[in-house]
Amino acid sequence: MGNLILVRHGEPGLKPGDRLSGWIDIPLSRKGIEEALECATALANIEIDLAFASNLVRTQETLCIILSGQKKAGVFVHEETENEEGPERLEWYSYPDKLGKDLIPIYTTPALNERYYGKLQGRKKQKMEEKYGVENVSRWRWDFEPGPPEGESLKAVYERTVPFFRKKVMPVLEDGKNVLICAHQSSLRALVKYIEGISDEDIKEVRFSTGELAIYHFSEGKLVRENEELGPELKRNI
Ligand SMILES: O=C(O)[C@@H](CO)OP(=O)(O)O
Repeated sequence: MGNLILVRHGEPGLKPGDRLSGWIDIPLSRKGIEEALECATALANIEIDLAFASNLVRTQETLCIILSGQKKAGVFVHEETENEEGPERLEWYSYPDKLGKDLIPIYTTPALNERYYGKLQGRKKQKMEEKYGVENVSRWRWDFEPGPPEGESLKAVYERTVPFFRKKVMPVLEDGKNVLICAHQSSLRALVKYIEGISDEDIKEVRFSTGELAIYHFSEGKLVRENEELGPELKRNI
């Protein structure tokens, strides 16, 4: 059985504490790049066989920086077109079965995207607290449900992230591959809720700081967290 490494992207240009980025596509800040480089060093001795990122550039940039610390190079995979009746099926070299053994296939998916923040998307957290109240903004950000007005709850993120994880990631872990997933605050909290069996109530306390790693190995058929336990004592996120 393989190891699973989860990592939240490095700090984006719009600091998570200032604005709620959601699906707004923001590159990493200098600090975010430094955080990704620290992750590359921390993971240099773990051979990564496969990697996943969201469709947002902050996770893809983080992932590429982390993989720069590996012996093998990461290559973005372009899956075969679903539409067999298309005018022609182009044979991309980056089809997973074509990639050489000395490359790390990187899959991107919207299933791992940060939540859509609806009316709060891209807005200053403080302004939203003034408008809707600190309590409401906190509940929308950290509770399992409800989510922000016209946005996704953590439950909604869970319902798109976990099925992807079970279908695309678990089989390769069970096949002995080491997998790295670079995602976002909400999509990682959804995955940790599923992997660690955390209740709808207790998930409120689980947070990932930018550049934070969660490393799991299999024990008696279950994924067990290796580094510090996630939970209330975790660094409070800004
Ligand atoms: O969208 C955001 O602002 C933050 C916090 O929710 O998420 P992430 O930085 O992990 O994408």
